[in-house]
Amino acid sequence: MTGSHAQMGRLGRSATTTSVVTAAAALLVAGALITTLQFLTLRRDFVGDIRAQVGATAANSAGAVVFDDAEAGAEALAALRALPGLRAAAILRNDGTRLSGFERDGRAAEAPPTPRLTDAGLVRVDLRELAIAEPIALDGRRVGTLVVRMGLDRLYGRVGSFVLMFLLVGLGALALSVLLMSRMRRQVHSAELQLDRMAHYDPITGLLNRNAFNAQLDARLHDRGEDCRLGLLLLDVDGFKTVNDTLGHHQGDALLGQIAARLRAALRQGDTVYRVGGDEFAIVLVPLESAAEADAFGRRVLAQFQQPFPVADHELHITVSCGIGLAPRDAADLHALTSHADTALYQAKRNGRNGFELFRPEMNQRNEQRLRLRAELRKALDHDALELAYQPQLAIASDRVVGFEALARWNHPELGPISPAEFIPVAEESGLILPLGRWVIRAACRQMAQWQAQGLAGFRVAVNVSARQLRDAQLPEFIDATLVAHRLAPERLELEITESLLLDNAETHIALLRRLRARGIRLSIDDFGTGFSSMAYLPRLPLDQLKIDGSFVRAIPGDGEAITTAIIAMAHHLRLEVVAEGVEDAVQFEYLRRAGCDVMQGYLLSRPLAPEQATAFLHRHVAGVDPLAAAAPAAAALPGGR
Ligand SMILES: Nc1nc2c(ncn2[C@@H]2O[C@@H]3COP(=O)(O)O[C@H]4[C@@H](O)[C@H](n5cnc6c(=O)[nH]c(N)nc65)O[C@@H]4COP(=O)(O)O[C@H]3[C@H]2O)c(=O)[nH]1
Repeated sequence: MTGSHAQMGRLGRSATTTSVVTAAAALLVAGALITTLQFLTLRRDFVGDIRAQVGATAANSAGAVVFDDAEAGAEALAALRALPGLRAAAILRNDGTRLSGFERDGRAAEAPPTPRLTDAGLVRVDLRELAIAEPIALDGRRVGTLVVRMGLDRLYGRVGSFVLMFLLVGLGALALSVLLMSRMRRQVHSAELQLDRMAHYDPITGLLNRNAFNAQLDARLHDRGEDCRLGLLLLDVDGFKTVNDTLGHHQGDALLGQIAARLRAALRQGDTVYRVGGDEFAIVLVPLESAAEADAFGRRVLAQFQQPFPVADHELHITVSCGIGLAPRDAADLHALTSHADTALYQAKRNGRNGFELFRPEMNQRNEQRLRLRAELRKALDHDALELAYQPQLAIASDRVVGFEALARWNHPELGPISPAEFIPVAEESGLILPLGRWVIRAACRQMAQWQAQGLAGFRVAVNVSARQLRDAQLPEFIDATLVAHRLAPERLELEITESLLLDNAETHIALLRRLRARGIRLSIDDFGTGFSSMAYLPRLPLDQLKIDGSFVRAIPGDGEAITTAIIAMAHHLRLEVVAEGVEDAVQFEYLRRAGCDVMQGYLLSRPLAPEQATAFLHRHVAGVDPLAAAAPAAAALPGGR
């Protein structure tokens, strides 16, 4: 429960107590008023009743008084004996002497002031007693007085039982209202708790959420100021989207739950873990004295991911990327610290994921460079300032050029040539890869159409397609329209897809690749051997070609030999054409030829060429010049390539 919530609870309880006390006081005042009213009413009725009876007895006593017959007087009085509470009764002559009477409490009844004949009856009521002096008259002449004293016990008895009943009902109502109020309070309290939970906790992992993260970290940094020594670790789950897409959200949630548990297990006393986004977590390390401590913690987090995660009959090998920022070393406020940890996280991802990075100030510079590059690339695309270079590919057995790989080139007017290895990742993370990718396809098709018009036909052009483009469901239609516009057969176009990118989101990609292949477009898997676990996926991919990564070719002679031989054998087994890229020398070429490699590409044959150089290369080839013998490591090739 949060502090504000505890305060709300206390306020709620004191409000309940105040309400109960107020209700009790109101009940008490109302009780006193009603009781007084009831007492007065009862007394009025009581006096009325008694007077009626006393009046009747007085009328019956007139004869006795006139004849001065004490016995007859006593008989008349006998009617009053049955009155409950009667203490004394007497018939008095006009001179005040007593004709007859009786008393029960030892006191005579002659207490009241002597009534006059005109009086309708004199009544005196004090707290304890009611006294009535009723004139006895005959023929309009007063002959005596009937005096009666009554105790008020019965009246008090009635008032008492009324008070008792009122108290019982009042207290019962009060108890009931206390009960209802506390039940309501409990319901309100649990609703408040639930709201509090929803506002501060993530329902999937049970961890505190981003709201709580922002509020708690901000408060801690703010309260402690420069003395606050803590670390902030931001963590992204690598390839989480793939799990969600392939196994479904339900399993994705289950995985997040397991990840949360492992992160909790890595915490030290004082640390807190939060889920701050879909597959993003944050850990606040308190206290944290040194970068070495942060480093040790980063390792500890990675170690939690060494064992696979059992999810829906699968054993998932999950990795994470982390960025760490330290306060006050890197920043002392929430915004700057989070931004620095995020920059470090970005760096960890760029370093190939499955790792962590501590923030360094120069990372920010790189960040700024990246942002500038992004803006410049946008401008370059708007102004059609990119170009394509074409690197020929040779069929080893026939010595024929079978195609080109089109490679993007960017020669910035101020920054000079910028390598695709630098700007393609920027395009990918900014989404610019979509317009850039379409531009590449259009430019390559336009170039092929020009060659076709010059009678240079019978070969294909391969373009690189990034994973992000494969999420564009309109890609097949776009390619169709471009091929039709340039009157090109679909087999003339080849799409190169990087193996590791493909594995990131296999199922979705496979569906799109099938749609492309069904149209006759050739598909090639690029940089083969550098991905994670391609073998299982390979037979399921609708492929025509496999490109052995240049790093294996470079390792010939040496370790590269066994690997390339194995890849070639496996590719042929799957009926795939094999291209070796990055072939730089004759030894490599000779080895690949003997190993049965189908196609080669590399500086040995040619560097990537500007369009007009590529055209000249083709003309020479058509004229029968041996491409390998004629290969001039193109000095005039477009800048920007490796
Ligand atoms: N050392 C050496 N290098 C050789 C040799 N032969 C070719 N190369 C270089 O190897 C890279 C091959 O392209 P990649 O593997 O598809 O790798 C490409 C590709 O992944 C990406 N890229 C380039 N153009 C595009 C594009 O239009 N779209 C996308 N999505 N990616 C592109 O950038 C990467 C780098 O491209 P480049 O710098 O042009 O670098 C090219 C090429 O210039 C050789 O014999 N030795």
